[in-house]
Amino acid sequence: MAATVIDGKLIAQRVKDEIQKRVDNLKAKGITPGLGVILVGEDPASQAYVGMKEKTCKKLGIHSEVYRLPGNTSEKEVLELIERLNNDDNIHGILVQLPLPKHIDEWKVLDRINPQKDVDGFHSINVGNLSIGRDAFVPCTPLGVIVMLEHCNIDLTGKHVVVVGRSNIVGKPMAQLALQRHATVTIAHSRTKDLGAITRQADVLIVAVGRPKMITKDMVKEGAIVIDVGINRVESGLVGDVDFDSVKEVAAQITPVPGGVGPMTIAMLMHNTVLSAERR
Ligand SMILES: Nc1nc(=O)c2c([nH]1)NC[C@@H]1CN(c3ccc(C(=O)N[C@@H](CCC(=O)O)C(=O)O)cc3)C=[N+]21
Repeated sequence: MAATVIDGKLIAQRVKDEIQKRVDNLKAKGITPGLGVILVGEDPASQAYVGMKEKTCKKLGIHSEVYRLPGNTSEKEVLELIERLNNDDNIHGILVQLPLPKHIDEWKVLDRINPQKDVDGFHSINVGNLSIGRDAFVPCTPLGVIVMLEHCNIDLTGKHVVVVGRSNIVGKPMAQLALQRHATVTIAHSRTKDLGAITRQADVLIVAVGRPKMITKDMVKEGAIVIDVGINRVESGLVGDVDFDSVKEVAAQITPVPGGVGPMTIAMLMHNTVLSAERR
């Protein structure tokens, strides 16, 4: 039996339709949600992502300001810009596009953002609050995965969720969110021995490692749900971390790349920005 393909683009559109109503409600009260985006350097992928965020803001009527700074911008200048946006009442969300050039200390920059405007959920305070189950801004990609599962009526209670990847922006917060939803959670990574033996136990397999097509059919249990967070540019185009064509033969449900988690990430950024505006 071939898997059902989860349509991330469609679910993201549904989510954005709901966000649109909230934007309209805020505007009726004289509040326009505002997002400030800081991009340092000329990395083409980063420029494309920032462009997509800008476009989505425009569509929903969210005010956006994008600061495109040259690659040699000093850390001090970035910190000063963040300070300015922290104090700007028209800006409810601040996002610093990652990765930053090597001469800039990423954590120092992220920790300068007012935690109440930290719509990426990368500030230490939000990371800490998420880990102890307190109210926090939740990173957009893992939040997008959760919302996507909810839209597919997939309840994580008691399920074995295997997260492959332990990054601070996806793997770790993903594991926290699955745990909050009462899953049994395993985190695997590049040093995991016999990865296949672990991934084959997954009821829900979430992969975020950045290695093209590394998850193959033999690593997936019959009837599993497979969520592919990877986005890899290869000669043939854009591929995920999951070997889609073989894995779809065994999985019950699977997300494609593109058109899976990516569009959900953007929708969640809009959600967090509107949430921040609603809270103020
Ligand atoms: N501070 C920060 N926050 C981020 O959220 C952040 C970041 N830095 N750095 C880079 C990653 C990457 N990311 C993506 C968002 C949407 C798609 C997306 O919508 N992709 C589409 C199309 C992709 C394409 O065609 O290029 C898809 O998968 O269908 C992809 C990648 C956000 N990131």
